[in-house]
Amino acid sequence: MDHAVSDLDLDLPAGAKYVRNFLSPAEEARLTALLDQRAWSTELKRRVQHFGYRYDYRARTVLPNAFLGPLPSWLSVLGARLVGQGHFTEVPDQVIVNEYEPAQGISAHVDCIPCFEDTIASLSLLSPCEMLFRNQQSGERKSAILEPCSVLVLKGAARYDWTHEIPARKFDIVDGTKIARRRRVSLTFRKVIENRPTG
Ligand SMILES: O=C(O)CCC(=O)C(=O)O
Ligand SMILES: [Fe+2]
Repeated sequence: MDHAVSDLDLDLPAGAKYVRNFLSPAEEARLTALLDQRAWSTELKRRVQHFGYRYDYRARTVLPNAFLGPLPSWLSVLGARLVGQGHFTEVPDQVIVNEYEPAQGISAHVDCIPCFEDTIASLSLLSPCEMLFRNQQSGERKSAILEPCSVLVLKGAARYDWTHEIPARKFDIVDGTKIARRRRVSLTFRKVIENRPTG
């Protein structure tokens, strides 16, 4: 039963929202195929693709010359769906695709505050995995299993006061059961702040 667990049962920080079945399995397969037709960047341990604006990992910012062009239509329709469902007020114009093989993760971070507007939305493909949240003041921890085809929206406190991370593991514990990770691909949608500091 897809909707058996309500959001109230999820251990998410305030300002986070979990949306199941944002994509159909057919859309998931099509999106994965489109991404795999394109070149993956190997500048990090995990492979990535950038759309809209390139994020500079060394400078940890979106540099002034980073514009790559508008999002391709197959991504902008998903941006429009996020707006249509009320998650974004402005159409997202930047997407980072991350690929995680089993035992790959992403370390604890807050997405660049001067680069991106309030809302961050991560769409998951292919494999479930656990995302961990840590409150930067109190150290409190929360976590959620992100399922394929779901979207996690971070705003407000979840966006600014908590770090998020994906532990680099081969297995997650889901409802007491050890589940092997498979290849996971995520697409994170953001809106770049206009007139952002160039520093
Ligand atoms: O893979 C994810 O769901 C999260 C990715 C992420 O946190 C990021 O790109 O900033
Ligand atoms: Fe992030």
